[in-house]
Formats: sequence, C-alpha cells, structure tokens
Amino acid sequence: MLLPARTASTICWRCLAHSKTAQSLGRTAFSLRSDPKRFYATSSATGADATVDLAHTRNIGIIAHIDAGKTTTTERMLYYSGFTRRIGEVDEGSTVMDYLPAERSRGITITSAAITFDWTPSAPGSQPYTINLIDTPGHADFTFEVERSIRVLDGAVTILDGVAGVEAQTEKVWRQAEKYGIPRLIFLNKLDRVGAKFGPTVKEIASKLNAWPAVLQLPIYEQDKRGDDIFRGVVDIVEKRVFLWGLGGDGQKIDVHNYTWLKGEKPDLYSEALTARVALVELLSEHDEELTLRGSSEVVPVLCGASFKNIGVQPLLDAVIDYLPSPLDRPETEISYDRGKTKGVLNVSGDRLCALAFKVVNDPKRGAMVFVRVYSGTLVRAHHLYNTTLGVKERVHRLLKMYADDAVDIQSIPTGHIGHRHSGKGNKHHQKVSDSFGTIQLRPIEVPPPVFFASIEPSSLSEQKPLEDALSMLLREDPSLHITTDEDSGQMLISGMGELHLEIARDRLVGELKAKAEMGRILISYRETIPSTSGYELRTAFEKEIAGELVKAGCHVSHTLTVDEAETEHTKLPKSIDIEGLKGSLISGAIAALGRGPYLGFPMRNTSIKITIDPSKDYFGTESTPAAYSSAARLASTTALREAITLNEEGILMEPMMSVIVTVDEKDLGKVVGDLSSARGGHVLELGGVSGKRSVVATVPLKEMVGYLKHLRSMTTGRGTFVMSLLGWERMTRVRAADVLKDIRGG
Ligand SMILES: Nc1nc2c(ncn2[C@@H]2O[C@H](COP(=O)(O)OP(=O)(O)OP(=O)(O)O)[C@@H](O)[C@H]2O)c(=O)[nH]1
Repeated sequence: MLLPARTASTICWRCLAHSKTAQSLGRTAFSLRSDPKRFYATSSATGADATVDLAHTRNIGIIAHIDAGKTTTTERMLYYSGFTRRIGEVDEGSTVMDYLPAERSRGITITSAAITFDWTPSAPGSQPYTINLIDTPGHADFTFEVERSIRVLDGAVTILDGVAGVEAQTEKVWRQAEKYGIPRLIFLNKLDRVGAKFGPTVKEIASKLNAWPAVLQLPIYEQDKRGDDIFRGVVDIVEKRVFLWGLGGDGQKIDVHNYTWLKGEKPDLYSEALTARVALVELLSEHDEELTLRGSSEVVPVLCGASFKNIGVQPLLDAVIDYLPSPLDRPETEISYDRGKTKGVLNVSGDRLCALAFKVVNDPKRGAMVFVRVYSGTLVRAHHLYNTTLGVKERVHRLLKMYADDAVDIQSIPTGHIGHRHSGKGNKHHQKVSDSFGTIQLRPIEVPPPVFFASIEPSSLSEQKPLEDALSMLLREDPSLHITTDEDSGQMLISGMGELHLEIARDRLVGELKAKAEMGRILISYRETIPSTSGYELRTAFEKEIAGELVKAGCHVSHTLTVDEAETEHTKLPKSIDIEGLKGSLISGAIAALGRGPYLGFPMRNTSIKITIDPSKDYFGTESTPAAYSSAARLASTTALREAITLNEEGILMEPMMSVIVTVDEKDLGKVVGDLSSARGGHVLELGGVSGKRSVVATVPLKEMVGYLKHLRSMTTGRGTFVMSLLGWERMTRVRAADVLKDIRGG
C-alpha cells in the first residue's frame, strides 16, 4: 500500500481533527456578546484584520511537564519565523515569552503568554499562515493557568523530554486537552542529551497517554571522534527525506538528502525508515475511517528534535500547519444557557458576536488587558458589548494584537482569532442592562480550592490601601489565588495552589506591583468540620448599635453533618417581611460563619446550617435591618458550631489528601515506596511503568509532602520527579490535629 501524497495525507490528518465530536462547554469567568437590540446590526463591520483568512490560521498551545523545553522551542519558532532577530534563551533570562521578572529569574513559565507570528511552510508554493501561539506553564501549581488557556485553543503541541519520557504533568495536561477535544501532536525534544531514548518514549506515548503514536520522523545520530553519539537531524518518513543540521549554528542551515543518500550512508537507519513507513501507512489505514466513526481513539503525529541545539523546529512548524486544525476545521462551539425555566445548549454561529474573555493580565504600561477568543462575529473597536457575567454593557476601548509583552493596535478581531481587549477604566462607566440572557456559559472551568495560605500585612497603616489595590489586581489575573480577611483581627490571608504559587504571588506583589508588604510563613490550608455525633441547636438574638441606630434581629440555628451549604427555612412570617430579602441576609450570615470555622478559623466542610425564624419569639420590629439579620445568623451559626466542637474535639480538623504520582528509576523504586508508605503515612495504590522507569501512584496527606521534591531528589540522585493533585479532605486524628495546632500557634 502506498502512503497518500502530501496533500492527501494532510487531508487525512485534517479528518482526524474534524472527527473530534461534541465539545465540552460551560461556565466562564467572563463572556462577551454584542447587545443584539442595538448593536447587532453594526457588529459585522470589518477592520483591516477581519480579512485574515481563517483557513490559514492556527490557534495553538505548547503544553508539557516542567522543563520539557516549551519556552526554548517557542523561542526558536519566533526566530525561524523572522519574528525575532536573535534566539532568546531560558538559561540567560532573555526569552520573549517568559517576560515577567519572576519568570526570567526562576527560568520557568508562570503565566501563559500569547504571541502571533507568520509561518510559510517549506513545501514549494506555500502561502503564509498566521499562528496564534500560547506558551503555558509546566509546574503543577499553575494547572489552572494551563486549563483556562487550553480551552480556547484549536490544537496543541505536546513537548516531551527525550530523557525523561512521558512525565506525570504531561499526562495531566494531555488529559486537560482531551477534555476540551483539542487535537495534539508530539515533539520529542532533547534528543541531544545523553540517555535520550526515542523508541521507548514512543512506546510510553501509547501506554501512558493512551494514544496511537504515528511516527513521522526518526532521529539521526553520528559518532564523533570519541565514539559518542551526536544528534544531527531527522529522517522524514512522509516525504522520504533526510534533514541534517549544521552543528553549533543557529539552525537555519539544513542539508537535505534523499533516501539514496540514507541507503548508502546509514543502511540500518534506512531499513528502519522503510519499516516505520509501512507501520505509518497501516496505522493510517486502520484509523482513518474508524476515527470519524468512533472519535475516541487518538492517532497522534510524533516528531523529534533538540530545540536547544536548534534541530527539528522548522519541520515542527510545518507539522503545526499540516496536522493541527484551523478554526474552520473545529466543531461548532456550544454555549449553555439557563433562564430559569428554560435551559439548553446553542451552537455559536453566524455574524452575531460571541467571544470568550479567558484571562486578564495587568500590563504595567497599558493597565488591565483581557485575552479574548472570538467564536462568532467580529469584535470591533468602539463597539458595545454585553458582558454576560456582570450583566453590563461595555464599550471596547482598544483592541490589541499581543507579541508577548509588546502590542499593536488593531481595529477588530475576527471570528476564530485570539486577541486582547484593553479593559478601559474599570467597570464604573458600564451600564447595567436587564438580563434577558440568563446565565450563559461557554467552556467553563472550575477554580480549584486552595491548599496553602499565608498571612499578608502592609508594612505600615498607610500601605494598607495600596496593598489592597495590588492584591485585587493580582486576583483579577489569577482566580486561583484567594484573599480572606479575618473579621475580628482584620488580618488578610492569601491562599493558593502551592508553595511556589504563593511565593511567586509575593514576589510579584512586592516586585512588579510595588506593594510594601510582608508575607508570613506559608502554611497548609486545613478545613474544619463538626463532630460526626453532633446535633446542636441554638436560638440567638442580636442587638447592636450600628451607625448610631439600635438594630435587632434573632433566629434559631441547628446544624447537621452533610454537604457544604446553608439552608434557611421560615414559617408563618408576617406579611410585611420581605422573605427573599430576609433569606438572602440569613444565608449570607450563615455562609460567613461557615467560611471561618470556630476551631482555628479554617473554612468549614461537610456542614449544613439550618436557620428557622419564629415570629413569635424573634424580632420583627422596625429596628430589624437586613444587616442585623445577617449578623444574627452569623453569630448564631458560629456559636452553635463552637458549642458543637467543645462537646467533642475528635476529628474536627480535616487535611488535604493528595493523589501523588512519583516517577523513578527501577533501582530506586523500593526506597521511594517505603518512604511514601511508612515515613509519610501514604497509601500506595499502584505501581506502573516498564523498561527501567517506574511510577508509583499513592495517596498521601499534603502535610507529609512539604519539602518532598528535595528529599526525592536526594533519594534518587536527582532523577525522580513527581506531581500531585488534590483528592479531597480527610478527618485528622486527635494526635495529627494536635501537631497542626502546635505548628500554627508556633508552639
Ligand atoms: N540539552 C537540551 N536542553 C534543552 C533542550 N530544550 C530545552 N533545554 C533546556 O531545558 C531547560 C528547560 O527548558 P524550558 O524551555 O525553560 O522548558 P519549559 O518547558 O518551558 O519549562 P517551564 O516553562 O518552566 O515549564 C532549559 O535549561 C533549556 O536550556 C534541548 O533540546 N536539549
């Protein structure tokens, strides 16, 4: 059987992208839609940018485990496309994509940067393509950042470290991309490193990523004078060509040979290439039809190279064009709506503007910038939009095309494109409009619960306001950071996904946002609950002078061990009472009490509060205000919860339990398993992996995982890696809880 010609194979691969069926959809932090009543008619106006040909556009992301080489590869892409004049290096802190000072100093990506550049594929007669690229972070603390970017992409390049293979965080981001139906291709990087293994890594792609690897290239090595293997280039299985890169150059000079050369120079590799081609043809013929029918199997193109040595990046860019879909190739986007009685799903299409604001970045020069992906219609400068999250009408002040931290003003962002909206001077001029749309959700993501926290304090009283402003800016950028203020002491607590997450938040607050503040020790964020035996009821009356007026309210509270929610129940209320308003006040009071547990001030879990009002016993005088009812509910709830835990202190603290995946060499497996299960109190659930590299899946309390990376490295001579994610909270024994108490109180 013959492999289809280049165009035919491209079409075949495109079918693959097409075949991704129903996409998940949902909630978003913020989505935009033109106000159809007034602005629909004009929203299809075009600017210069609206003419961009969608078939010649790719919206792609670069995803991988930490340090696989995402930024290094992206910097080469920018260089070969002519976008930059010199290659930025992670190790020198000179990259375009990692432009934040915190990123450059640590050599890691923290926030997804977006960039637009053109690439003309190497096939003769090719037209230029526009690539909108997002480089995502690899560290597990920033998984939320990856997810919110992935959901707006049409395709992703997954980078693997040729020595480490498929690492745990790669599996995680791979599954995230799968969730949103994003077609992927794989770039097997770092093949220049000693210990790089092409074949075993391809096998790992099949076993760990559950994908069918379609090997499109094979690596070529040459021996130097000392007999060491030097990575020189790739054999292109599809085009039947050989690409060799000059050593030490900028990667622009590529020697191209045909198979006759390969047969003469490297007969073994030649026969491997023939076998690989047969395997590729068989794989394609097996999956081409099936894929469209089943849509569940994944055939993934695999390419190889060494970005740092400037090898393999140009063919990778060609592959992005050939094998990843354009916005036109993607299934129609769906939005779900909920207007109370009517709920449903709509396809987004036509001229009507529908865009998703998927991220906010505070630019030191330009202020708040909103990343926007347009799904239908055209986003035009100076037009008005309806913000479905806030229920307000907004004017588009400026539109920009971003080049990492540089920007160019544009008139419009057409369907299928990613751009930036300058958010103007906040929302204060936005006009509230009646919400005829109800709740509209487009590709929702969940903000994960924080598991670490620290106190944060201004250096002086006068710095309080600037600190609060800086924090609100940081929170706008990163919804996985949370701020809570202790109502009694006024102390602010910042919480987030991990130690690194909070350390970086601190560095950015003090460095970039110039806040004069101190952050306390980073501690684990526990949860509180009530004893399993408790069933406590309390009636409370609230009487207080607020702004010179005496206000009164009362209610009756009971709580049970169930799920996290506050319930209210009211009977026989006088007609004059606004039940809905009252209910809201009581709920907000109860929620405030649940947000700050009575034991150590951590949020409550698995606790339900029931509030009942008896008009014959509780206050309903003119002195009763909503604020008074809210305070009464808070007071009653807190007191009832406090009473419950003094009756029985056992098991009222809950700790985060983590799902941990550790990857180690075979020889270190025993040590690592022993350490996890005995020293750290974990449960080892599964041992996996083959050919010398093994993985351990375990559940371990987060408390025991603090500082684990350092320990793992010392146990495994630096070769072990791990990722973890939150599994849930578990009640702590009295002994473990006592340790926590001691630690928090500094005893
Ligand atoms: N030998 C070798 N080193 C590489 C290669 N590609 C990247 N590196 C090095 O690997 C390290 C990590 O590279 P990055 O590009 O920062 O990796 P990343 O995936 O962007 O990392 P995060 O953004 O922090 O997740 C740097 O020291 C690079 O110089 C390669 O092909 N060969």
